[in-house]
Amino acid sequence: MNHILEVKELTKTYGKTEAVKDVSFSLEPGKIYGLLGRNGAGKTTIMNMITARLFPASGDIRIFGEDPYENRGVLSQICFIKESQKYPDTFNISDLFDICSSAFPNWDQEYADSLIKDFNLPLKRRMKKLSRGMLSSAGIIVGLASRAPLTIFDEPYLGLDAVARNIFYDRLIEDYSSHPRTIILSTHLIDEVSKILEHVIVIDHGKLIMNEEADAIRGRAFTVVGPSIKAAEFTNGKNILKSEAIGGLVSVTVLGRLSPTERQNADQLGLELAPVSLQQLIIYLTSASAELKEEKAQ
Ligand SMILES: Nc1ncnc2c1ncn2[C@@H]1O[C@H](COP(=O)(O)OP(=O)(O)OP(=O)(O)O)[C@@H](O)[C@H]1O
Repeated sequence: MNHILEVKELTKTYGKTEAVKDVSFSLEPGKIYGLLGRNGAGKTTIMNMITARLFPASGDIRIFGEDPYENRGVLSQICFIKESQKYPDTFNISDLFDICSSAFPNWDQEYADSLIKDFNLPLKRRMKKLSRGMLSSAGIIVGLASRAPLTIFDEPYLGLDAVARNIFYDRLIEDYSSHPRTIILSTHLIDEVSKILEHVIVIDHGKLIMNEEADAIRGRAFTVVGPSIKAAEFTNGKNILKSEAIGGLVSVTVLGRLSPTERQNADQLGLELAPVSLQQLIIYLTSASAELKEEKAQ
């Protein structure tokens, strides 16, 4: 398998904070990845190391088989759209696009122009006079029109309303279908992006806790709702993520797949089964590990 990016045993510390701990993963060409996790999990630190903005304390990064540090050939193939990108005060969007057209070998000006219309952006207004949402739209346009073989969006839609976010998802999918490349999307809006992600990487407290195809994750957990005695009988011995009382019933979320026989059993016990969304699963997994940490510390 030819990998676009290979990260091996990556570690980064800031003073006493271990921001990234022994993280290894690889990315295939032509796939949309979600890099997910809670605030402070270490995602931005990883993205900064991948894009050669930050040196790891230890570990190895290969992009297109090469070391990315001070490697112009490799870095021109990467477009990194950051949450709060700073621009020179005198810049307007036309200036930004001029720079992009020389920085990115695959830059498509016609496509950028059409996106400007979609996002309703004023070309000549200075960047410092743009609203927060407009700045996010500008970043998204750069990310899409760069057509970089490795495009990274780190929380790209601060201040963007739901309509603009939907335009982003639609254009991303359309353009990705006609120009496949590797895309990393890091966001807290997991439910919104879960349909477009093909592979999910979850970081928690600096460690990689999930690295799986999105299809494989769907169905990895389920919720069972019903009378508490029946639910307890059904979930006995299973890996319970969360249990809560609702009215006279109980709702138990379980990590694991259900066999057809188990589905039948649940039905016979009068229990209702429901799938768990990717966002919900990640919330359960990351808060479960936080609880475990707290227990160990006590
Ligand atoms: N420059 C820095 N100096 C010291 N500590 C830092 C620095 N940058 C990040 N950290 C710490 O490293 C850890 C990981 O931060 P990072 O920004 O990578 O997380 P994140 O997953 O991107 O979070 P968020 O989703 O909130 O952006 C956090 O504990 C953070 O406080």
